[in-house]
Amino acid sequence: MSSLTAIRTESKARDLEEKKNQERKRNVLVLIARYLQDQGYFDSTERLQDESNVSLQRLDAADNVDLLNIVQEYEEHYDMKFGKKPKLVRKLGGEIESAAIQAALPGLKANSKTRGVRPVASAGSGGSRAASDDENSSHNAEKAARARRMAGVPGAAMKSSALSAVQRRLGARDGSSGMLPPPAPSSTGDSGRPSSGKGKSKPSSAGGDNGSDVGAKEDGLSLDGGGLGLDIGGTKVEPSKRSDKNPKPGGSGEGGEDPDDFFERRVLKPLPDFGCSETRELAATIQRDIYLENPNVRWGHVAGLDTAKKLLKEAVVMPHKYPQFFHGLLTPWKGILLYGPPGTGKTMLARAVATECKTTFFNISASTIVSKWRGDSEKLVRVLFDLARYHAPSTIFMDEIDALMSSRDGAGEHEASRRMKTELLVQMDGLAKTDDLVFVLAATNLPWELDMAMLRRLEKRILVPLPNEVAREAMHRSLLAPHCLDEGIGFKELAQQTEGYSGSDVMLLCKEMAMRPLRRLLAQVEDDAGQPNPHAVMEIGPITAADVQLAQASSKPSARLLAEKYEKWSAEYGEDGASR
Ligand SMILES: Nc1ncnc2c1ncn2[C@@H]1O[C@H](COP(=O)(O)OP(=O)(O)OP(=O)(O)O)[C@@H](O)[C@H]1O
Repeated sequence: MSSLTAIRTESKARDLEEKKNQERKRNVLVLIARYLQDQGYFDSTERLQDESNVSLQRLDAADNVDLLNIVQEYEEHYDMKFGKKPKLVRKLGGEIESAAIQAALPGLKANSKTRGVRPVASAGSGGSRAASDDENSSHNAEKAARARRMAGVPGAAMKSSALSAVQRRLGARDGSSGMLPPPAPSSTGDSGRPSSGKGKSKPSSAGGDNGSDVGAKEDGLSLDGGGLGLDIGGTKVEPSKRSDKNPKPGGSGEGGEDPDDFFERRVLKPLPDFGCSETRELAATIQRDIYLENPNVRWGHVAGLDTAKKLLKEAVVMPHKYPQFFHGLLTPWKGILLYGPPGTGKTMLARAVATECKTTFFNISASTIVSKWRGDSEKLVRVLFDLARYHAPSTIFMDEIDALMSSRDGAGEHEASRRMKTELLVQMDGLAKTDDLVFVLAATNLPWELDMAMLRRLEKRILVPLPNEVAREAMHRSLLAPHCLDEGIGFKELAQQTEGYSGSDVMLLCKEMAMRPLRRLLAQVEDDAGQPNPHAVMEIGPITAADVQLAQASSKPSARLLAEKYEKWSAEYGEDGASR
């Protein structure tokens, strides 16, 4: 008798536990649905409600409860208990995992579509929910197994972590659990991180004390053998082992994704509901120009230009760090113009802003805004500023702004272009009158062509001049650091010999110097018929004084003659001509 009671009690306890579990699962789904809805992931919310049969019409998160709070409280609790932050999300790595996921997703996505799988039982069938949950997990396991097969990975070879990663990703893509941000916009012209070819060779003795870290990495000045398997400056470079740590934006899909990049990629809020599909399309166009990846240009990578850096920090970085100081008369600058000869680092400075400030960075070029459809450019400008406010704090970088905002006096100017310019001015005015954390950074080589009204709205106008001797020396040092130089070649002399060169000229000159020893090597690697030379010594020799001379003779400072014109304009309209 007593054993029957015990059995009943046990069974009751089990039922109760099961009920609690079901309640927990349902609550998690409600909280996720609420979170997605609040963040504006409307399609995902709908899909989740549809698949899970949880409806925010009938159940909602209790007052003052949301997922972020819960996560925060869990973190604090964990920290108090164990003295460290909990690890809630982990990076996925390994070729097997990503290959399996990449290979599996398209097929599986199509598959689940055709089958129209609804993982959770329909309304009112509470009793069948557990069964349906089981069905769901076995369904996921089946998907994962298929992922494995499609990726051609033998079951035993696939790590269990990879399996669960696939499961989790599949669940997220299907909307059945977890969440992924909206798909990252595809690659746009210049909007990504610059390629970072890393010179793999040992530092030369001459450049050993490389005090500056000027952006050799950003320059794509990678002379690491280009897949030839060469020994450059002492380090063997195997083509198959080369890894591009800085893939082009949007290149996540093809060629394998660096998990670090994926992890660091900015998660954007989904587009707001603009009400009409036309505006939504325009917004999607603009959104593609937002930097999702860190361009990885630090202030220290930009040689010289101290005044420009100081003002940019004051305008964008400090107001975010210390907002308490920036109000009233001290509201942050809303518009800055960088002007100066070509190749002096204006775009680099903008990238440094994007790297160093955690604002949403819109990299806008004239081609984004200028539309062949009349009226669209004007709307694009409006949507751009709306989006910037929506994603605030934001920085709108307009490169070559003269192409957008040249003077409006031209008699032959089209009405649509005029309206676009007026809209840009109106939007800039709007910024000045509000506390919106949106900042416009513009750059041009032709400041004298800018519309005067625009110039007035770009409150700070900073000359980005040709680099002075100290900056040129730092650039030479940094760019040539991975290469061997013959004794007697001094960076100071190299800097003195390049008076009038822009930063980009110096970069090209250094590249030419470094190419010369490589050319000598290449000439003996193969014979004229393209047959490899077995006796070739696969080592790049040092840069000689003759290489330097010949490279200098073949390079020309491109902007020397323009310098005076900028100084003159600067004296009239600029902020400070002493920004070298
Ligand atoms: N101050 C600098 N420090 C380090 N590198 C520089 C500097 N200025 C220019 N460079 C080099 O020149 C390249 C071109 O610079 P950048 O694109 O920033 O010039 P820019 O002023 O925007 O030119 P443009 O006006 O033609 O667009 C950079 O990628 C970098 O390699």
